[in-house]
Amino acid sequence: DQQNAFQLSQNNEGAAQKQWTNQLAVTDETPFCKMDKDENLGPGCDVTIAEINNINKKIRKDIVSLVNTDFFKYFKFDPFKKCTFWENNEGICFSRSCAVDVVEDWDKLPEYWQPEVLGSLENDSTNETETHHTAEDDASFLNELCNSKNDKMNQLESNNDLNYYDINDFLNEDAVLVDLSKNPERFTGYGGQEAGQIWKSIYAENCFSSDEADTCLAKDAFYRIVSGLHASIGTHLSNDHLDTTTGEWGPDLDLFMARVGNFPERVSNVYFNYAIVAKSLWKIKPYLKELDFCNDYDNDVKQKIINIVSQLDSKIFDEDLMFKDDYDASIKDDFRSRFKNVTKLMDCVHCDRCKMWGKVQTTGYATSLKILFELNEADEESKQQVVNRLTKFELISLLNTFNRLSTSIESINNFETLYDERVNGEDNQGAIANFFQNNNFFKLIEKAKDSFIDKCKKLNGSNDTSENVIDLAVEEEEEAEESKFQDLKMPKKKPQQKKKNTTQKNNISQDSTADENVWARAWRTEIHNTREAFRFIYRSYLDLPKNLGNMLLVNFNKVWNRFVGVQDYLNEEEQDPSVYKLDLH
Ligand SMILES: Cc1cc2nc3c(=O)[nH]c(=O)nc-3n(C[C@H](O)[C@H](O)[C@H](O)COP(=O)(O)OP(=O)(O)OC[C@H]3O[C@@H](n4cnc5c(N)ncnc54)[C@H](O)[C@@H]3O)c2cc1C
Repeated sequence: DQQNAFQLSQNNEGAAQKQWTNQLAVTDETPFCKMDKDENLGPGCDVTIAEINNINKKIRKDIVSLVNTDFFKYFKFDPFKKCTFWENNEGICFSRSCAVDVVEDWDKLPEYWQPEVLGSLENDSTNETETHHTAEDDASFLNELCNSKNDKMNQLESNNDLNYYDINDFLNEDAVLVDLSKNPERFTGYGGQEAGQIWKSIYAENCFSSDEADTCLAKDAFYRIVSGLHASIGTHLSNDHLDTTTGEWGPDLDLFMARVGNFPERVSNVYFNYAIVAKSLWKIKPYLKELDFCNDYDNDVKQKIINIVSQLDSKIFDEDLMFKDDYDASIKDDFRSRFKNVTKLMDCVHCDRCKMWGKVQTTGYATSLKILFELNEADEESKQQVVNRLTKFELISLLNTFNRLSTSIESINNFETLYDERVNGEDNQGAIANFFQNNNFFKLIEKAKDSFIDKCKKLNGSNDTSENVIDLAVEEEEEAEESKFQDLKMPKKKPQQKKKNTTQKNNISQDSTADENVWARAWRTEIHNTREAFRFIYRSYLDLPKNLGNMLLVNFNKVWNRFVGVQDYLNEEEQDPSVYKLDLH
């Protein structure tokens, strides 16, 4: 079903892109404007888009600064790992921006990232280089960093089953350490058949062996995670896109619309992923608080983590809806091994930078899933198995993935503003109010939610009574929504008058009456313009001394700077003399 959805979405995409271009050029009607920020995100998530936007605003500063700390900005991955899914994986990315600058200058790294420190574990592989450290070395980042005594280091193999990614990724001899902050995720030029094939294979992993009702939520969640990752990448590459004509990097609204904005389900999936990762962080909140970074390490890191997790709420995602009984255990195994394949598929990506961010994020999601589905707080053994054994790379990828999603959400909101400016340009001022009033953009989310319920229904048969999967009430609601959203198109352009200052508002409302004498209106306009011209001359005389004073000060500052030998810090172009702004009609 998900495969069909993917195929269908591919078929529709060309048409949608074409439609989008035409729509923007000709009319302001587009599906981008139909989301409701106050609707819940979908089954399992008792949170709205608006609430997530709010949370994100609160944590944004801390998460950005957290991932730029020395501890969180380094990631280890093996760019040379063989793709095990098909032969002849020789695709080449021609773009310079595909390249990753790996850390070669080890001397400049902080001490705790030096190979010998990384290797200094209690298993006594102290004088080994980083490439030789063993699986156990990574089993607890606390031990590595702080040389604290960990009495029991269980065999990592026993933990293997609980992992949703391939732990060997971090143990490979060829793995390199990369500074993520120096290799931002952005447009790389990677695409075409190679990238398409990888996405196709990723979605193909969502073919669970059973089509029973119980697999429904699992399938949906799997699909949403993958699609949310895909949409998040699409958002980043549109937000940090190279304009090849000007050579400048910046947001490309058309590209965002074509890849993400025009597909409400995709936007919704980014929010869904945010909810998943946020919930996993919430779940390990008590343990995160106890993280004992080395004393010589930046104490702020712990405070930042605490600030972030304290903004999160348990209701954001209910992982208990999935995998409830013994039968579900086998679905969970299936889910785990399929997600592991997704992480392994990253080895087939040809563009190194894409591969690296792909690894970071798939490992981040894998860690989230492990925390959500394998950690039972009531069971001491599962705590030992999951939390006590979190590796530093899991923690790094988890928080970097959260930051990727947080950035996506910020970008989506920025794109909303850009979109609004474009569509509701000068000649459509009235639509702006309408747009915000209805939160139109986010009403599309609602439709996305419906589509999941649809899929569940198809899988389950329409008579399914499972309360957690489909509620009959939802069906009625759905029909009601159907008619409710029929009108959710961007409002047609209405002839609007230009924005004017309050003193003129009364005149204007009189001006706009249909039967007004055109000569009277012209007369009033002339009077207004003449008054404006006089006001301009008068204000110019008033402002002259101030402007001359400023000019003198700036020039004196320049001469002084030259005299004392410092660089000019005042930008002449930014000097803004006081000038009265004319309001001519
Ligand atoms: C792991 C990975 C990481 C990447 N990282 C980067 C990067 O950092 N920078 C960069 O510039 N490029 C990156 N790419 C490439 C990028 O994702 C696109 O593949 C590329 O830009 C070509 O896009 P496209 O429009 O041809 O369709 P693709 O994005 O390749 O998508 C293929 C098809 O999937 C369907 N689809 C698209 N999005 C979704 C969605 N969210 N949910 C469901 N279905 C969807 C559509 O039908 C589409 O035609 C990466 C690719 C991969 C596989």
